[in-house]
Parts: sequence; structure tokens; C-alpha cells
Amino acid sequence: MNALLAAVRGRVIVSCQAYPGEPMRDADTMCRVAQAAAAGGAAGIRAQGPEDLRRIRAALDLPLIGLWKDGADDVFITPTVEHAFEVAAAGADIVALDGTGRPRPDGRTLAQTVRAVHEHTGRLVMADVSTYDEGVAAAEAGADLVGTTLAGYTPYSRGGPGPDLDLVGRLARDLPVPVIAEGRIHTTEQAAEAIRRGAHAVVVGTAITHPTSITRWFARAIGDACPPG
Ligand SMILES: CC(=O)N[C@H](C=O)[C@@H](O)[C@H](O)[C@H](O)COP(=O)(O)O
Repeated sequence: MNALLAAVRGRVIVSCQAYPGEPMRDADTMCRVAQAAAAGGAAGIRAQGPEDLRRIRAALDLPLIGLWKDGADDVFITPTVEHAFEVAAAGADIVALDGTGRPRPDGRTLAQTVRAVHEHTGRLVMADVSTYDEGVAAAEAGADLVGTTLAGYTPYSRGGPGPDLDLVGRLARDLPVPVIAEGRIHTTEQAAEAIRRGAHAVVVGTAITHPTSITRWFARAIGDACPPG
């Protein structure tokens, strides 16, 4: 097995991302968040945007999954080959990209995109998918690993408050490549269950690195528990 994949096997990868307009949307801040996650035992970091990736690459010697969210269209995770090349140039070891079957803005197929990343950058490709069929197709298209990242984020996939652990289990059982459990994993129990179901590694973002969401969860729970009056 590839050394990078071996290094994250059975471990947590922490996604360090802030959204446009948020107070933590700043490369130095994201780098510090990544360093804090590393101190807690993160086996790898997932981060977005060339600037954040460059900063994190310079500060940490951990496997780095990079992506670039761009565009409001359906395909927004590293939508074109040019985005993928930039992500690789910024220091990502693994380029994460949309692995659904939807049309890509540059007109390339997923297989053509994966091949281009392999040939021009030598990096591994993580295909972010939303369904079982997309996972199978992504592995056939040459993706080195498949993530359940987009489950619940396409109009035709299953959403819900928690992670799609059934999807994780089915893909892990059937795919010839490692499956990464990612998306709405909010508790340690869910993360452990993903590993039990065969996930190679677990990516956790919001529950570790997004204080606004975490605060909202507590505020809502306390509000619901508060007696009226
Ligand atoms: C759908 C989408 O755009 N997902 C993004 C992918 O990089 C991130 O916004 C998520 O935070 C990441 O996938 C981790 O998931 P969660 O934050 O639920 O643990």
C-alpha cells in the first residue's frame, strides 16, 4: 500500500476549512487550527484553497488532502483540471475532487481528470462521491481513494442529520480502493462505527474545526431544554 495511505489507515484526518465571509477564513488561522489538530493526533489534514494549503504544507509534515472549492455550479470541489493542478502545486499530497458523474465545467470526464492529475502531478486522487454507483464508477475511473464526502449534498443522494454509514459500509465492502468516511461525522461513536464498517480512515471537519456550528448545536440543545418563562 502507498505510504501515505498506510499512514492514515484507521485514523482521523481533520478537515480545516472556513467558509467565505467567516471570521476564521484566513490562511494563518487555518494553519493554526491544523497544527492544533495535529497536536491532538490527526493523522492527516484536509484543507481548501491554494493559500491555506501552502501555509499548512510549510508548517506540518502530515499527509495533506487538498481541494479548491470554486463556483456556484453543481460541481464545486476542485471543478477543473486546472484547479487540481493548482492544488497539487500548493503542496497537497492527495488531490480531492468532485467524483460524481455530473458534467464538469471543463468538459472533461472524471477518468480524463484523474489521468491528467496522475500524469502531470504524480499525486493521488480522492474522488468525493454521493452515492454507491458514483463510488464504483470513480474507482473504475482510476481514483486512488473514494470519499463519501458528497452524500447528502447532491439532489439525488441521501441526506439526513448524520453520516451515511450504510454507504460507507457498502463501498468499503465492494471497492478495490480505500474508502474514506466523510460528511456529518459529529461524534466519536460515529467515527468508530465508520472504521468498524470498513472505512480506511475518517475525515472530521465541522465537529472539530467549526466553532460556529458547534456553538449552534449547544445553543439549540440548551434552548430546547430551557423551561418556558
Ligand atoms: C459537502 C462539502 O462541501 N464538504 C466539504 C468538503 O471538503 C467540507 O465543507 C466539509 O466540512 C468536509 O467534507 C467535512 O465534513 P464535515 O464538516 O461534515 O465533518
